[in-house]
Amino acid sequence: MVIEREETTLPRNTSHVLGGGKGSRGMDLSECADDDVENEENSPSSKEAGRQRERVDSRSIWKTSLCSYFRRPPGGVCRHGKDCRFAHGEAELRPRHDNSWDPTSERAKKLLKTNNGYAKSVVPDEDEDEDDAVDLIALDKCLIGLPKKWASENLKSFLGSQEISYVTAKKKKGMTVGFVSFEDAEQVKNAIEVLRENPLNCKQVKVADANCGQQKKNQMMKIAMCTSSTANGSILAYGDDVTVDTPNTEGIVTKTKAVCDVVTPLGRMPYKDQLDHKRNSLSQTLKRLTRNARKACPGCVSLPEWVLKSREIGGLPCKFEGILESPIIDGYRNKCEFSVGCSLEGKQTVGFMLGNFRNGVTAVEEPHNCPNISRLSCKYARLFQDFIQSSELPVWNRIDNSGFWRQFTVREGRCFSQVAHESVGIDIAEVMLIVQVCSLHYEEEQIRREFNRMTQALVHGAAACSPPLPLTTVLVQDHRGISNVAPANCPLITLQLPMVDDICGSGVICTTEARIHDCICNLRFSISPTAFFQVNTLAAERLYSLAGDWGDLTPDTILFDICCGTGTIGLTLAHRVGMVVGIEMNETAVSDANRNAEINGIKNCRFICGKAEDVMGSILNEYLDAPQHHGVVSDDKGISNVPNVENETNKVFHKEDLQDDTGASSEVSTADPINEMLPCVEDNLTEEISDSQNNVDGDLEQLLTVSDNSSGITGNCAAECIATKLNQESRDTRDGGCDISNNIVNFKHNLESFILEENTVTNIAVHQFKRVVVIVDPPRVGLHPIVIKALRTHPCIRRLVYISCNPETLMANAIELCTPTADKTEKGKGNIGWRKMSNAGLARNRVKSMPSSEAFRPIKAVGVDLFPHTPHCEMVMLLER
Ligand SMILES: C[S@@+](CC[C@H](N)C(=O)[O-])C[C@H]1O[C@@H](n2cnc3c(N)ncnc32)[C@H](O)[C@@H]1O
Repeated sequence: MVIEREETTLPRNTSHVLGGGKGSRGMDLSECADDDVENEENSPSSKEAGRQRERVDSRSIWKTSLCSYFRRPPGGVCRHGKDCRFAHGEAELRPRHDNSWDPTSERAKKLLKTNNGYAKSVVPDEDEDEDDAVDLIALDKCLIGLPKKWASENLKSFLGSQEISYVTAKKKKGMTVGFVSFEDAEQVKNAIEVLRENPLNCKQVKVADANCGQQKKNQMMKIAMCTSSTANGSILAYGDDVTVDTPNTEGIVTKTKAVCDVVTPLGRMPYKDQLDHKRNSLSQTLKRLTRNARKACPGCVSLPEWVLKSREIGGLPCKFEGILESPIIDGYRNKCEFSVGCSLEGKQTVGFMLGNFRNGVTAVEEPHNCPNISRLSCKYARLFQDFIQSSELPVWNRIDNSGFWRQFTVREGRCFSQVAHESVGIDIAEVMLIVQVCSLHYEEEQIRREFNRMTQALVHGAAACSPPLPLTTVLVQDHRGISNVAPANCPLITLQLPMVDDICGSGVICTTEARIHDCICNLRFSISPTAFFQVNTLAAERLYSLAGDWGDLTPDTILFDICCGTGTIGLTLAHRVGMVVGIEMNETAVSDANRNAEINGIKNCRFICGKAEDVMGSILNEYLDAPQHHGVVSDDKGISNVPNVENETNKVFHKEDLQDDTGASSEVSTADPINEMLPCVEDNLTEEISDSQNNVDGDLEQLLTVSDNSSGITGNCAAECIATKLNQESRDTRDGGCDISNNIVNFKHNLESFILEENTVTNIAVHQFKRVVVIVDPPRVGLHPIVIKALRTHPCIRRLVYISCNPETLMANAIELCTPTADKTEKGKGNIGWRKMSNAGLARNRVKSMPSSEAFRPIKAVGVDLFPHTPHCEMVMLLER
């Protein structure tokens, strides 16, 4: 009997095993199965063999799984022979380092039957980490690697076709994961084996534990560990260390990863070590820029100087200035999006998911030990959790997309007096709560009742805290889609809050406008519920001023702020430049940006709504290529869009229009048009308008009020605009010989739209700007190739500051911006195989079709730590040419 032989032979070989390290015992056991070993033990060849075995033993996965040729009788022939790392038969098989056996082996089956070894019965795929181990006792599994287009029916018929028995099978379209529950361990084992043997469309379908938050207490649980992949993989090691083994009441080992280690995997390192870790990771990413640029550089072009010099600085593409640390390390997040779901114990919970849905993990645990979350946010999460536990409506179930309560977001705001303290968590002035629900299938009346109960619970709970928690607004977002991220146009409803006497001494909580405020660089920012705002305000302040310093900004600079959000970068740097042009695709954020300009009295910024890839070319053309002036047109929401070539506003500033009366030449003005035109306007006003003064006054007054309230234009500026338009209008009227009052309707229309156009910035002659600086701050996916091409091929752009929350995509974009091009462009590979290409590979491919243009040079790079305790880090890189 195999097991008996192991037991008797183990002590005999222990001495030679010890040097072999972790997991080497099994190797000895299998070797001892061979009777000849004992006789040959002292021969030189056997010593050498022993040494070799020891070396082999250090590979902990050696012979711990059966080779597939030997797994199913009758045994086959493996071409790897003795070198095969899998066991050729039961006799060669070793236990794994956790003492479990390959579950497809006879001894594992036997152990399972006698029910002695269930806590150790795990089935890792040979090629996988121990973290992917599957628990045979837990019967809820997820299958990973299914076709996205499959629904539950497809999964069921696939399982049927493979003769895999199961109890239930569920699959959402659009996901690669399906959920299957089995009746017993035998069914699980069979499914694992069959799926391992029969790849689906040449791809292995993996089986993992589905941690759905509903496991029975007496089941062993093992989380398919969510590990962050980093350059050197050290985070995985940290993750491993913190996995806890908790015996439950039945004495069975429960293996879970703490939520704080999922959300903040670096949280257990001293902050200094975290920074070292990030510095190392950023430096590896930077080196890949050099390597890829070298690879992508066309053969007919010499390597750029920065690539050649990189050898002197360890392969870095430029000077790497390390990492700026965050001024605040704990509780820094001003926005927390909590999931709502069931914990591992089946309790309705508000917190964070223990892993990734794609890996079958849907259990949610409370956020209290996550060091990046403020105490205030944790308190609100607990208040909301207490409420949903008593709610008539169910929490969201991610597997079958049912339920009501989905997500709970806490956004914190500060006012000026609190900024100086640098102590987030106690100085929060405003709190916005956003509750995401799915109202489908629920009665309106019931929903209303629950919302009332919810606001009562939140308001009274906040008031009962010591000190009372601020609460500014509560919103509900009704999101009926499958994905966790609600679309931008998903409706938001502001809820009326009940009055509470003792909150903040005011006696009343009112339903204020749904926005939150924060301060950066002495400016106040008003932020809509869904607009982006950096989550670590104090560190963001450092980031923005660094970007400004690297931009080397001067009053004769025009600054393009690409992906500007609520205007933070452009507005905080506006005082250092002549003009800021911001581009942002989120309409609400653009409105916020305009509003923020107004709140802070900043007049030299213009924010344009559109996807950068759609508008970039025309905007560069308008500001950098147009010979004289640029014009602006607006949509009916007051949001500037890319101008038409022939737009109304341009006409206003043509000198010929102004000088008609004096008979002067019709050349186009190149100076500040508003200043130039004012004297003419005044003259014309007195001369032409006096007769209609009374009528016009009333209308103007009304329009001024409208303009002031709706478009945010300042009184003086509005007056200037009106006067200008009036001047033109009156001239037109006079020339046409009509009564001015007949034109007033038309005039009002033009005036209103003009005021909207002039929302923030007056038209400025572009040629005043000698320098062009671009700051980009794209989302994680990086810049669109069209934007990269526009920046790269515009010769006026000499300086580019790239801010990135994902150094990986920065590196890829920098390959395209910094690799020299050949005179003749090659045809790129097109889209063939792009799915399998890395970001860098795609970038190298695109370089081939980049039009011939001067490449940028990386000048310097630095990390700015906006996300302590997590592996994430902002990176800033300066590019010049
Ligand atoms: C990382 S945020 C930066 C925002 C802003 N610079 C800040 O620091 O507050 C990226 C912004 O880019 C916007 N965005 C994403 N894709 C875009 C695109 N294709 N064109 C323009 N803006 C985009 C997002 O809406 C978001 O506001």
